[in-house]
Amino acid sequence: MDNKFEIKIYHKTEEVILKDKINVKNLNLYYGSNHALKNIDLNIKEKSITALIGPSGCGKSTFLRTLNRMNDLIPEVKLTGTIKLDGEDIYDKRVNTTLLRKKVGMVFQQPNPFPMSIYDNVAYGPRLYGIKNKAKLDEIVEKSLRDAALFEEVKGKLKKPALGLSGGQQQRLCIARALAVEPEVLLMDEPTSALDPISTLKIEDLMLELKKRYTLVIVTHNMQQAARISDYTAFFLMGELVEYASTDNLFTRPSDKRTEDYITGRFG
Ligand SMILES: Nc1ncnc2c1ncn2[C@@H]1O[C@H](COP(=O)(O)OP(=O)(O)OP(=O)(O)O)[C@@H](O)[C@H]1O
Repeated sequence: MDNKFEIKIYHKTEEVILKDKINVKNLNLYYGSNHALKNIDLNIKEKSITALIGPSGCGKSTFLRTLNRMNDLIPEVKLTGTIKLDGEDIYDKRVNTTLLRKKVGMVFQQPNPFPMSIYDNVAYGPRLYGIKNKAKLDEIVEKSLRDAALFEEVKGKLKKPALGLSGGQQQRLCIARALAVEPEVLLMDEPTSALDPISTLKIEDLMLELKKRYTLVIVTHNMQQAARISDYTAFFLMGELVEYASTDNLFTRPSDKRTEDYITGRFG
């Protein structure tokens, strides 16, 4: 599919110097004897969108989950190397993973609202972190829903079950839920792959809005999506990071033959 080289690229972060938000150094991850991530070095820029692409099983989701220690929950995982968030090692023994995951939020492929009201879904995190004041919670819920571009659609039915929303609305609700605890980084694992094209575009527009304030890292199987919205792209293959570059460069002037083969559809 040679036309992938002609994808129009727009909405990019203007040429400004962005600071590193996350520094990954010599990262290796093993599931038992399966060496799933191999010597990964990658610096993720703040207030931008970094897309992780690559064929199925290459380690994209595994890598994403290392960024807020979600892999800690999986038995038999061994990890070496360092990941620093704002210069601090997130794998240091003293790190409180609950606070880490507050800072580094996550949105999954399947929208997964809790079986409770729209309001309670968004208020869940703030309540967990001790906010009880009703007026304060109301304010957080409204702001988070507005920031997730959902408020106008749900403002008359905040007490209705979240599971009554459409798939696209549920995904925006999950984004609102993630935003409600004021994260700095949002990890998104194929956030639009279960959605129709219109809902997908809404979420993509939302991501472009969110990157003004947050650092976004997304896993996507959709190369057009990576090219449309991301500023940086990392191409993984069999647990290795083959190439990392600005999205424009990676899609128009890949420096590695394997990247070129992948983005032109020759494998994967
Ligand atoms: N929970 C797990 N336990 C054991 N092995 C796992 C686990 N999750 C992933 N793996 C293995 O790690 C490797 C990388 O998988 P991962 O899901 O990270 O790839 P991916 O690029 O995200 O794939 P996909 O695009 O299909 O989601 C694969 O060999 C996979 O089988």
